[in-house]
Amino acid sequence: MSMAGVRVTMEVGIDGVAIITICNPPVNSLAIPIIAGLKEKFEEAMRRDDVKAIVLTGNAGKFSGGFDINVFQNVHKTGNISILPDVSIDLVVNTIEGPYNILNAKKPAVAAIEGLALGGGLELTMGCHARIAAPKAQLGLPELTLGVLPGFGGTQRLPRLVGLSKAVEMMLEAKVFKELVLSDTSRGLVNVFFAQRATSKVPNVTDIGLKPRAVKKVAVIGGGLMGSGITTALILSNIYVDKADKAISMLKGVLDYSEFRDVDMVIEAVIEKVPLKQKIFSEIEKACPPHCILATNTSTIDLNVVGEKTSSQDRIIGAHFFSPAHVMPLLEIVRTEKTSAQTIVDLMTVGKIIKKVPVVVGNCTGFAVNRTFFPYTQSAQLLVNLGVDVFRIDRLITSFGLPMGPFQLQDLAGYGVALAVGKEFADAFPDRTFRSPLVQLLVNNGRNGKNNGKGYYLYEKGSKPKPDPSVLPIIEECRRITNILPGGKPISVTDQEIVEMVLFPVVNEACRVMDEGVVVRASDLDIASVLGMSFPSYRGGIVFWADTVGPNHIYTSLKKWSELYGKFYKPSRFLEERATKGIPLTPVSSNEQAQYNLAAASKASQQWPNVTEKQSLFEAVVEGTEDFATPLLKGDVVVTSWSNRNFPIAEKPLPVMYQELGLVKSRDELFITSKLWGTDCHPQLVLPTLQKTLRELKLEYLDLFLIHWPISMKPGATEIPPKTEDIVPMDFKSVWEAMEDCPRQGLTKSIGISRIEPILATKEAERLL
Ligand SMILES: C[C@H](O)CC(=O)SCCNC(=O)CCNC(=O)[C@H](O)C(C)(C)COP(=O)(O)OP(=O)(O)OC[C@H]1O[C@@H](n2cnc3c(N)ncnc32)[C@H](O)[C@@H]1OP(=O)(O)O
Repeated sequence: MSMAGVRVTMEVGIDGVAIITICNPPVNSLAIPIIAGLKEKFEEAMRRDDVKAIVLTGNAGKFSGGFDINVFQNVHKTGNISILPDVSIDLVVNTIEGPYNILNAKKPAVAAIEGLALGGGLELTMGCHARIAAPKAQLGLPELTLGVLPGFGGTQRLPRLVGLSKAVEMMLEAKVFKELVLSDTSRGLVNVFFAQRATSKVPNVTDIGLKPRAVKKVAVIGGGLMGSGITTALILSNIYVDKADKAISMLKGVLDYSEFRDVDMVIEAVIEKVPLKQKIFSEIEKACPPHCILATNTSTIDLNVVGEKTSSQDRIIGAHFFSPAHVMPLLEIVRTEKTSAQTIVDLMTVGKIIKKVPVVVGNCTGFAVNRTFFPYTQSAQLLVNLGVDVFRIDRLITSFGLPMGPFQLQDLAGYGVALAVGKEFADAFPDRTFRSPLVQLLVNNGRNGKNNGKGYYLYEKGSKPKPDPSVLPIIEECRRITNILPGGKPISVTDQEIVEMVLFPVVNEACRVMDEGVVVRASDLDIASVLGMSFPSYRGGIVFWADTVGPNHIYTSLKKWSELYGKFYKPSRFLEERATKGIPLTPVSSNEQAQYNLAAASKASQQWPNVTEKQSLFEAVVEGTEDFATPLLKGDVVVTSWSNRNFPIAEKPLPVMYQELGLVKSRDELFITSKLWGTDCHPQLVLPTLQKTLRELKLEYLDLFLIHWPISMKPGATEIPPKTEDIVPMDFKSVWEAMEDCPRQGLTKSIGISRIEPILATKEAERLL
């Protein structure tokens, strides 16, 4: 994050009007330097005789998106609330209420509002004498969705405009504001805010300069519930959709594909049958243009299997919508190792157009969301077989904050789904599947959930679902079959234990999903759990919540239950590792990781008087070196730089900067790597490039010097992936010999090649290697 461009400017016209402008892209949020800048400019305007009136506005068509939410996040991480309230009181008291108080001043202040004026932004406008808004301006106090009340006096400003005055109340409110910011609710909601935005950033996909291609026409195959829901979502966003009735005939295998000639994307949403899907994909591969994206809405089947009969694996992708598809906001985008970055970018873009939150995940049974949540129903079933009442479980999960408990959810989704999906997971993860015959018994007894009005609950038109006591004998029968009641008696568990026994196995599976790299980052599971499973957003998402509860408590509980009730509860390796080392589950990476460390370091070192100052120094370090990751398990700080970036020569040696940040004690704790960019990947440039890097970073040696990609490029080429015309034949042998020379000269401890895989996909690489 750069501090460049963050400023408040003031221009005074010959007419005596001072125009004060907030500049802080992208939304002109009220960051701390902005608040300081506003104060300074207002004071100057009040003082200066040539200023007769003030216009307050925001740069680039937006007034302000409100207080800088990053500050909330920093408060949550550091626990240092002093960053916050003084600022808000300060702004209101000194700028608006103080000696240079706008409202008391003789100089009129007018807010000129265009675009956004949200939260603290709107409150600022309320501090002015008058407000003028352009059409379509968006005004609001959305901070409640972050778990805080307006903190800049907004709740009094209005009453005050009608005659109430209010230092005391303001202090009171500032206190409430402070308390709220520190509340778990605010922590959770702020996490969800950032988690949602982070999903747009997929390494090696969204950061390699690809432009989304226009997707104008989409064909949906499959006229069932999902197909129609997806069609509705597309039509609502004005995307041309090929008619769904085709899809119905498709099921009969008589589809005329002639209209597929100009579609940009096909979304298949037929029943979950492998041969049918394979047939459809091999046919549409022939019928559609070569750029067409071939997407499937499967919720369980391996994408490699779906695309097995085609030779277009790079265009095959999962578009997993959640039912009902035109309502649920999550779009799980599933990629295989072969799906091209362009295909992913295009589907993400379509997802955004149809107002979904796309989360990109890897290919495995159940993908990220269903996989993470399959133990949810499983554990509920296990508990019932251990003697716990179904309705008690549902009640407790509902009071935890989910809209309904696992049994009501099963009623709603239909037992067919429960049986089919259950089998899928049982096959994939036999070690942690509990096979309960309950759903089958319900079906045998003529129950089919909400579909026929009879499940665990009774469904009558116009009234809420009612627990059905006549289901109890069926449950008894089920318990007789499984026969797992310890000592023949129902287990005795507290309410809290029940919630934990249902949700901790979910956390455990989330750990495996993270460990296997199915998700890019932990917060993707947070947003997916909130938007796909309706996990309460004020709890921040499943992983965030788990970190609040504490990995160690989760681990020891699961361990205890696995000894008592079997391996279904067995803690995963990842959980065990984190819990025993006392590390949170959220493996915050690169910059986030660095901020996390900074927070931890600032907590540890009380000498730091001013976190924000350290923060900016820290940001400079991060920016200068581009990437920063701390593998928590090793405790090393890894710094990576690229040879093609022109870094300003560091003021101080890099290790010294890190030492000053309190992140390391000595050079040994740093693991510094640098990558040889393609333009430097020529035998005669290797050594000078390394020397230049060492000079810039003021280092004596690197720990690892890497060829970034085994590819040579023409001078000046920066595009990723490289353009064909920028690639020149590489003399790999000589480059490697030059690399080998570097450790001999003591300039690096070791050498290597960092990124082979994206290049392997290109024809040029095949030729060159
Ligand atoms: C003291 C006061 O009483 C308390 C407050 O003012 S609390 C803050 C109140 N303001 C809000 O809640 C607004 C939150 N923001 C939003 O609703 C939306 O971001 C928006 C309507 C402003 C813009 O939406 P949209 O155009 O879709 O862009 P969106 O992707 O959400 O945001 C763009 C970038 O701005 C950032 N951003 C948006 N609002 C921000 C804010 N208030 N502070 C810091 N960053 C913000 C986002 O994190 C995102 O960053 P990224 O590109 O690095 O991921």
